Amino acid sequence: MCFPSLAETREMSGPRPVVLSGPSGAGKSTLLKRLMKEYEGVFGFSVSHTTRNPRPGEEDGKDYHFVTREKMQEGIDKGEFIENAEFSGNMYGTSKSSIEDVQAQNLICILDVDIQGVKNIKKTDLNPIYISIQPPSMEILEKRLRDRQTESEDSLQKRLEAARIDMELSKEPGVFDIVIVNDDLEEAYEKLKSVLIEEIEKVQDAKK
Ligand SMILES: Nc1ncnc2c1ncn2[C@@H]1O[C@H](COP(=O)(O)OP(=O)(O)OP(=O)(O)O)[C@@H](O)[C@H]1O
Ligand SMILES: Nc1nc2c(ncn2[C@@H]2O[C@H](COP(=O)(O)O)[C@@H](O)[C@H]2O)c(=O)[nH]1
Repeated sequence: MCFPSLAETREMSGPRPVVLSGPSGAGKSTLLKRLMKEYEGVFGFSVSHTTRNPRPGEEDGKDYHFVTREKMQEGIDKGEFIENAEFSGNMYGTSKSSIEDVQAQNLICILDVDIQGVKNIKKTDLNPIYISIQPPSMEILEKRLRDRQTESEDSLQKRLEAARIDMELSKEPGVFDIVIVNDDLEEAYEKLKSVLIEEIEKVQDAKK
């Protein structure tokens, strides 16, 4: 009997997923939206579930699956999530089907999760590339979050508290494959692209 090599097995299982993490307001969505626009048909976003309310312009099923706590807990109890966490007073989680939907299309699956999500995904066999997007400083982060005008004062303070923990943990060796400081947006975007270009080209080549 002939078994595939490890390299062949990886090839068969499609491109490596990407986990994007970092404090709320660091610029993950901004970078991600740009990446998905430039490389249309290469990336697929893993749509998380959350119990928070939608922001103006956010679409159910596209940005998040907006659900009640009861519905979310039901899914967790049934084993439908690969990870879930409480963040800033709300529940968030990645369902197995949100990843499978993207991987079935042979796209690079992108997950946008907090640091608890990173730790929990490390316990699975997903084997993603782990990228942390960090703000240049707490002061700049606070300004970005305030300027975004999406948070109440209470939510903002909770997010800043979580950011302090996130910024410390991101310095620990081995947690992330790369930490990108999003100061100048252009520079951060170019760095992000350079980290992902190998996987991007694999998907583009497979389409030829
Ligand atoms: N390099 C940058 N310079 C200045 N402003 C930026 C930069 N990157 C992002 N921003 C702005 O900062 C705010 C926060 O960015 P964004 O919403 O992308 O953060 P996020 O990490 O996705 O946050 P969350 O985790 O809460 O979704 C946005 O208003 C965005 O326009
Ligand atoms: N552990 C998880 N964290 C998630 C998930 N989806 C998003 N997030 C993180 O939550 C915060 C806040 O997001 P916001 O959209 O309310 O600003 C941010 O750090 C996201 O990365 C998830 O499925 N699991």
